Amino acid sequence: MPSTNAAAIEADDLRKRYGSEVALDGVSLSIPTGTVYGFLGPNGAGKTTTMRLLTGLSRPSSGTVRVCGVDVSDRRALTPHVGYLPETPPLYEEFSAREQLEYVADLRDVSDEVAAERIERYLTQFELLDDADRRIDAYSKGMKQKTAFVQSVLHDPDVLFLDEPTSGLDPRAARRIRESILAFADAGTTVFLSTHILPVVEAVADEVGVLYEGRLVAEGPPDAVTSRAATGESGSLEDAFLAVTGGEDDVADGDETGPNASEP
Ligand SMILES: Nc1ncnc2c1ncn2[C@@H]1O[C@H](COP(=O)(O)OP(=O)(O)OP(=O)(O)O)[C@@H](O)[C@H]1O
Repeated sequence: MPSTNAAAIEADDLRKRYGSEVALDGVSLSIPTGTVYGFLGPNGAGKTTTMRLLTGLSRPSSGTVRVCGVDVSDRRALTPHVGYLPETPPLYEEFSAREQLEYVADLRDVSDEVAAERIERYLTQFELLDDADRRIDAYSKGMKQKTAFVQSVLHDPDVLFLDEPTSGLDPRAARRIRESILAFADAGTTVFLSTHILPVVEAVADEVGVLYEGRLVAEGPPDAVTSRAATGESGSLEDAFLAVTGGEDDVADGDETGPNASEP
């Protein structure tokens, strides 16, 4: 829910080449503070590339990005503002979840007292408390994903970048993440959510952007994108996605496709 007019994420004409391959071909974004922005696109469209540019992990061939007014090439200034859950989260497998979270809190300069409170609260919220002192290499994929999600929000970032946050999660765990995304948005956090799981986007996003072959081909509130595409029988975001990306083959079946998939 946008809370102010200030743009939390401002990208201007981003381009990225890998050798002769054009991965991003002039993407501009202006995402207001407090928005949950659903970033959609078929495999290879350039979503991960965009996220890496928006978080300063990779440099664009041309174009600029500011997050919370900070040029993302200034990593030191950017870090306190941004949380990032990549598709393959960085976790030390020999640590326990508690050790991992304490380590990351320390890296992010969260005080011991605040860290202890948040870690306990999130471990409880994500039902990890009973396993918090076991090594991460003994965790299931879902437990690792939940630990990684908590790690990305521990320092209470202004902008949260999530790459497929509910992938591989059972419906209960996925619901926890969706509820958490909405709670962060209510508190004013901007969430940039890349996913193939369209019901998740329909459940949480205020705005969606559809990326196709390195270009933003549709953008707006989910309803507007759906009605503008207006080709599908059900008028769903899936129909709109297919209409603007030109095919039936690119909608991945998410892991989270059960009856609860569209309920936040
Ligand atoms: N390091 C790299 N070197 C060369 N080409 C790359 C590199 N990273 C990405 N690409 C290419 O850039 C394009 C966009 O890739 P990207 O991973 O950003 O897409 P994506 O939308 O995240 O895809 P997926 O949904 O499959 O994860 C692809 O054609 C990919 O092959």
